Amino acid sequence: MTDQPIVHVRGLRMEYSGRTVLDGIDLRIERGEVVALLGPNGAGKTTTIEILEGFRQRAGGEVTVLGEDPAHAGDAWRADVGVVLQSWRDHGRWRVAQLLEQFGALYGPYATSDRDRPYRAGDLLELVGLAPHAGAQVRTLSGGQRRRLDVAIGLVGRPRLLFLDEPTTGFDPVARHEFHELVHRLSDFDDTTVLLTTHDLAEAEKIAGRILILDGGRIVADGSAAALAREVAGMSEITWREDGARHVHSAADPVPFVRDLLARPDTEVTELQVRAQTLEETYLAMVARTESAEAVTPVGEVEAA
Ligand SMILES: Nc1ncnc2c1ncn2[C@@H]1O[C@H](COP(=O)(O)OP(=O)(O)OP(=O)(O)O)[C@@H](O)[C@H]1O
Repeated sequence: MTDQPIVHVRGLRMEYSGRTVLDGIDLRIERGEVVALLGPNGAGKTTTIEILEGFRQRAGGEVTVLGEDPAHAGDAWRADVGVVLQSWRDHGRWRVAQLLEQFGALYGPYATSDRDRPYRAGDLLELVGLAPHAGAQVRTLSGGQRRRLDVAIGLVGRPRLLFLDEPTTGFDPVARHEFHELVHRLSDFDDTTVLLTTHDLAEAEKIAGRILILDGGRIVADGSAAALAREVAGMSEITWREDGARHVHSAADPVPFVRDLLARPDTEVTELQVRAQTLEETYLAMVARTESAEAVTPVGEVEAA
């Protein structure tokens, strides 16, 4: 199954009490990818990943995750999937290492020749930066430390596919940076595919090779941060200093402009900087575009009074 996508979704639909939340989603994630799912509050990100995790029944469409339909997959499949939910409060009196060992024991029977299971609790605590707290009771951890433990629990079975729902909420900048390194390590060296949701666009840009934007029940964008910026015709800003004066120029493609600038005879250009459109600017433009499309009342429908 090496050439099979890790996640393959066609026409996924979901509704709650007759209200459509996902309106035909197509999605394909290849082995080893790190993909970020973005979208406004209530867009359906958690619903989507809960369906992929097998925790929620869909209303329609085809879903294959690691070669199986999550709605009917068994324990061996579940052992391949790691999950970090948005929040859960439990096990307050347990000690950190002891909790990981307990969870880890569930995965022992699912070790394979290419996947040693579970992670040793000590190694995992080292990996997520919780080693000094191995003997602490869970209830004594700070919010960010608790979140690191959530990530460790998601990883303890050494999953092939890891779902992370807003994993870095409450992380300080150092913890956030360490977490980004961890995700890179998982995809580069541990053959782990990662799908995460986040509201932190800088984070998505930093760790995800591909960004999906979910809005109005559909995926409205799919590509690298740079590709999405090109799609909304983002402009790059070029600034430089010349003969003591500061100059600014905007261009869709900065390369020809910079080449001409530097080729000019008798000019000394210093402090040259090119700033590409950020993912935040791209995201805001894309979501605004969907919202203005939705603002049009469809023909034949009457607006509620
Ligand atoms: N169990 C449920 N019953 C009814 N409606 C639900 C349920 N779960 C989610 N919804 C609704 O479905 C929509 C999508 O919710 P979901 O939690 O998937 O969005 P999200 O993109 O993850 O949001 P956020 O960014 O706020 O976490 C929202 O309007 C929400 O109110």
